[in-house]
Amino acid sequence: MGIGAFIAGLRRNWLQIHPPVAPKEKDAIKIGILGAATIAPMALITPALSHPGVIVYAVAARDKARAAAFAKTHNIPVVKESYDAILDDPEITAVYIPLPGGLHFEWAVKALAKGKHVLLEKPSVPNSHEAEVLFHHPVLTSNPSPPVLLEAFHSRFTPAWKLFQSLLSPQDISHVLATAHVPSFVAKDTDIRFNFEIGGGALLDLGTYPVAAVRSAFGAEPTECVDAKLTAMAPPYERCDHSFRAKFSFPNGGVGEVDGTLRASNWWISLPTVTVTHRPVTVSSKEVKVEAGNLVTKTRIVTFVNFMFAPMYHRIDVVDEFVVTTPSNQLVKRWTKKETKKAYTFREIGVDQPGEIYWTTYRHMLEQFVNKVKGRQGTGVWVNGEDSVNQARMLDMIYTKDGLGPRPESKYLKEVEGQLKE
Ligand SMILES: NC(=O)C1=CN([C@@H]2O[C@H](COP(=O)(O)OP(=O)(O)OC[C@H]3O[C@@H](n4cnc5c(N)ncnc54)[C@H](OP(=O)(O)O)[C@@H]3O)[C@@H](O)[C@H]2O)C=CC1
Ligand SMILES: O=C1OC[C@@H](O)[C@H](O)[C@H]1O
Repeated sequence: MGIGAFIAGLRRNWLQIHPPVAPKEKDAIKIGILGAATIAPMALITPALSHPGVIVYAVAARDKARAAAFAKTHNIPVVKESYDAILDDPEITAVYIPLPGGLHFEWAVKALAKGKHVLLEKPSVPNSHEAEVLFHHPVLTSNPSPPVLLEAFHSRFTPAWKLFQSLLSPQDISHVLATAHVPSFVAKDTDIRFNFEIGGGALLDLGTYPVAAVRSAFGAEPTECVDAKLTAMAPPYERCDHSFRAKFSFPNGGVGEVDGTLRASNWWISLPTVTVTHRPVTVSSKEVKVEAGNLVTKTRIVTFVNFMFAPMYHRIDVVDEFVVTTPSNQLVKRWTKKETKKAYTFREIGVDQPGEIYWTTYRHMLEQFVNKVKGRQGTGVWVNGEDSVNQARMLDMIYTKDGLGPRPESKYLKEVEGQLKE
C-alpha cells in the first residue's frame, strides 16, 4: 500500500467514526434501543448521525440508571423504564435489538406484535426452529402491511460486497473458504458469547459471517455438512465453542468451508477473508484470440480480504489463469492475469445509489432499512426472512454434525407456538 492510500484510509476511518451530522427530516423514524449494548454506538448511534431520516430517540436497559448514563453519553433524548416501555411508546416506529442472541426471538416477536419495525442483531436467533417461527409469524405473513424485520447482516450491504458478487459465476464455483480469526482479548470467558443459555458459541456469533459468505458466493443452500469440528471452551463454559471449522457440499458439486475463532493471537491481526475458486471454463474466442481450433480455458480465483468490514479497508484480488490447448490436448500457452479491485462507494462501480466513504457497513444497512420502512427501492440488497431461516439452518447443521448440539430454544418459543395453535 502506498503512502497516498494509507493517508486516504486514515481519513476514511476517521470520518466513519466522526461522520457529518445531517439535519433531521420532519418524518424521520424514531428508533428505540433495547439494551445499553456495547455494539449499539457502532452499529446504530454513529451511523444514524449522518442519516437525515433516523433519530435515535430512546433507550432502555434492565437497570434504568445504566440506561440513563448510556443516554447521556450518546445524546439519546428519552430513557425508558424497561424494554416493554419502549415497545409501548407510540412515538417509536422502529426498534434496534442488540441483546444476546438467546433473547432475540422473544423481543423481536413482542416488538413486531406492537407494530414496530425491527432491526435485529445477528445472529437473528440461535437455532432454526426459532427462525422458522419468527420469520413465518402471522404478524409478517398474514398482514397486508407487515412491519419490517431485518437480521442486521451489515457486511452484505456494502458496494464492495456487490462488486465481489459481480466477479463470481456461482454455477462454476468449485470451492469457497471463508475465514474469521478474532483476537482473544475481544471476548473474555465471561462474555455473552460464551453463555450457552443465552445463545453462546463462537460459531453462532462470529461464524455466522463466514457461513453467510459461503452461502452468498454459491447463491445456494448446502446439501450436507460433511465435516465439522468445534473446539469447546474449558468448564464451566464447555457447552460453547471458541473455534470452528466445517465443510459443506453444495448442489453444483462445489465445497464450502468455514474456519474461525474468537481465540486468535492478540499479537497478530488476520483480516477475515473469503476465497472463491472456480472450475476451468471455456472462454469464447471473442474474449481471447487464438488459432482456430485451439481451446482456451479460464480458471478464476477471487479473494475478498476484510469482507466483514469492507468500508474500513478491503481488497478484492482477481486472478484469472488462461490455458490454451490444441484439439489433441497439447499445451500451447498458459498465462495469468491479476487485478486488484475495491469499491468504497456505489458510484465507483457505476451504481447510481447513495453512499459516501464515511459510510460504514452499518450505515449502508441503515440506509436500506429506512428505504424498506418508507417503501423506497434503494439498492435492492436485502436479507429476507427465508435467507435468515436458511442461515440458521446451516449453523444448526454444524452444531449437530459436531455433536456440541444446536443452541437452546427460547422459553418464549413454546408460548408463541401455543398462541399460534389457538
Ligand atoms: N453487528 C456487529 O458487528 C456486532 C453484533 N453483535 C451482536 O450484538 C449483540 C450484543 O452484543 P454486544 O453489544 O457485544 O454485547 P453486550 O453484552 O455489550 O450487550 C448485550 C446487552 O444485552 C442486555 N441483556 C439483557 N439480558 C441480558 C442477559 N441475560 N445477559 C447479558 N446481557 C443481557 C444488556 O442490556 P442492559 O443494558 O439492558 O443490561 C446488554 O446491554 C449480540 O447479538 C451480538 O451477536 C455484537 C458485536 C458486533
Ligand atoms: O459481529 C461481530 O463481529 C465482530 C466480532 O468480533 C464479534 O464477536 C461479533 O459479535
